Amino acid sequence: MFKVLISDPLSKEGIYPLNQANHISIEMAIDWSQEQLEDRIAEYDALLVRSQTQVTRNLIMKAHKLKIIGRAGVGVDNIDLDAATEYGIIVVNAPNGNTNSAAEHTMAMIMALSRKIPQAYLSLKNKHWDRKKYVGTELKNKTLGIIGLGRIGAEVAYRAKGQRMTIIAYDPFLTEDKAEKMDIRYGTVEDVLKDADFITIHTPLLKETRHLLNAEAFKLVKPGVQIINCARGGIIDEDALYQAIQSNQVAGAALDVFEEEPFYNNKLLELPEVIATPHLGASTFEAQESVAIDVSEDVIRFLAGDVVRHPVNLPSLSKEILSEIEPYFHLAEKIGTFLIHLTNEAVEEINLYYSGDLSKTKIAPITRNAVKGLLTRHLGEHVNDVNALYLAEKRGITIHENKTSSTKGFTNLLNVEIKTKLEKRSVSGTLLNGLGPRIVKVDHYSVDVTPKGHLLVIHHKDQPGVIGKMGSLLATHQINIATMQVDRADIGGDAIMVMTVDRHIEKHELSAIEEVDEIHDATAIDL
Ligand SMILES: NC(=O)c1ccc[n+]([C@@H]2O[C@H](COP(=O)([O-])OP(=O)(O)OC[C@H]3O[C@@H](n4cnc5c(N)ncnc54)[C@H](O)[C@@H]3O)[C@@H](O)[C@H]2O)c1
Ligand SMILES: O=C(O)[C@H](O)COP(=O)(O)O
Repeated sequence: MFKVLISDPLSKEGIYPLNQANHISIEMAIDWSQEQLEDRIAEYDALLVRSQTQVTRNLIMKAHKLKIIGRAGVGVDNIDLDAATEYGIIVVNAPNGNTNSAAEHTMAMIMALSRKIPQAYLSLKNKHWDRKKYVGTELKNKTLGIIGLGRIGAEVAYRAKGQRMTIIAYDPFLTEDKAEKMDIRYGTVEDVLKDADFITIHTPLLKETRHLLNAEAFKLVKPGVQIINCARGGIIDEDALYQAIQSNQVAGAALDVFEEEPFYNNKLLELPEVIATPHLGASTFEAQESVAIDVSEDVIRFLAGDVVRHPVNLPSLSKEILSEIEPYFHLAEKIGTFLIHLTNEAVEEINLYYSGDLSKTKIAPITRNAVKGLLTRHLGEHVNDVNALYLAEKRGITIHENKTSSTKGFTNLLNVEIKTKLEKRSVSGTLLNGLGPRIVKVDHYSVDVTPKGHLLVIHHKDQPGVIGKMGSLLATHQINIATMQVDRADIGGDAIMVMTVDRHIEKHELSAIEEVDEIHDATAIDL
């Protein structure tokens, strides 16, 4: 039974899939303090949050069983992603479910701001009939500057065109071509700041976007500009915005998000030019149901050992690419496990050579699995494809991926090579159509081994009688040989034997094998 903890309010209908899964139990922690969370987090396999729960490194370090963190929404700035990756915890989010809701909220804010609706409403509530004070600005023929033209930014552009606004946008991934197709003007951040009558922000909160709108930026804007932020607090420097409004450089602002949330006192709200909502961009029934379904389904998939749809700390793959490369994950991991048993030295470099069909596909996830296989022998079961590359990098191991055209007669071939201070070892494998994975080369020796079960790898001198000696020695230890492959460099030179045997071979049995004169070394590998 897997235990899932939900620490922010999620839609009841949205978590229905989790409720229905019979191997999953759910516990609610909506009112728990951070201390309570830290005290109890070790009991849970999955944690589901929105933007309120702070998933800090401290919390993650205490989450000994945690396998997955699901964010029912887009922004993951409340989750310490580095710590999650380091501890092998996958983070998934729901990037599409609240796009429409956030775009509609942004439009509502632009309109409320331009027509001073909240201020006029408040005045009426206070029994004033004041028409002069609340003269607004039309949107038609005004320029809307969009910073961040991703999912929400693009939806806002589409809607603002319906209001007959001209759009200018900046996004590092926006090209002039794409802008032309969307019928919007392509500009730099400076262009947006200088030319827009309204500026709306739709970027994530990152190191590069923190205080993107600061005192310097407000010096560049058109006097009288109006600012909208339904993305993340922290993208706007709130002190600078306060000053810019006080000096009339900025005419007004509509804010859904703040540098500190939740808050009960923010000096920006003392300004009549500022209208605000308490982070409601995603708060519609439709969006909440949709994001909760998306993360619930990913959690169920992950706990069942299936591939998730919206990973944040792993590259996401389309269904088509995944079905093409998934069979290689197993092969890559087995090659890694086989290879690491061939050395007792510290690995300094890993080189992966992808050829044949493999040279035409996405290789990064396959590399993760090979590295996972390589690291698990010494680092244990906590290595997974989330943290494999991170753990390798932390240990100073460099990884190089190469695509080559030489297929050596195979339709697909993965060759993994490790370098230590003293040696270079390598193992190659292929996926045989209908027959599954095969190890086909160990260093320069050709073999044909199914990477499964208990293997015995022996380096020996190519001499009559060695194979016989091995057979009888294993028989005296009651070790049955299932398959055997032999190859040699030259007649009478160095040779290799790779056997599949019916049980794990103990250390003292390996020592007995190594006492045979012609045997250089013997290695047991359990795959
Ligand atoms: N208020 C809410 O309740 C609410 C709801 C949903 C999303 N959000 C927030 O809205 C923001 C956008 O969400 P989205 O789903 O559109 O994300 P998205 O990833 O689809 O789009 C973000 C865009 O920002 C761009 N970007 C990154 N750095 C930039 C920079 N320095 N300058 C300009 N553009 C930059 C990216 O290239 C990307 O196109 C996020 O911060 C998200 O957390 C808020
Ligand atoms: O990033 C998001 O998805 C939004 O900010 C929504 O946050 P919420 O789930 O806390 O409403």
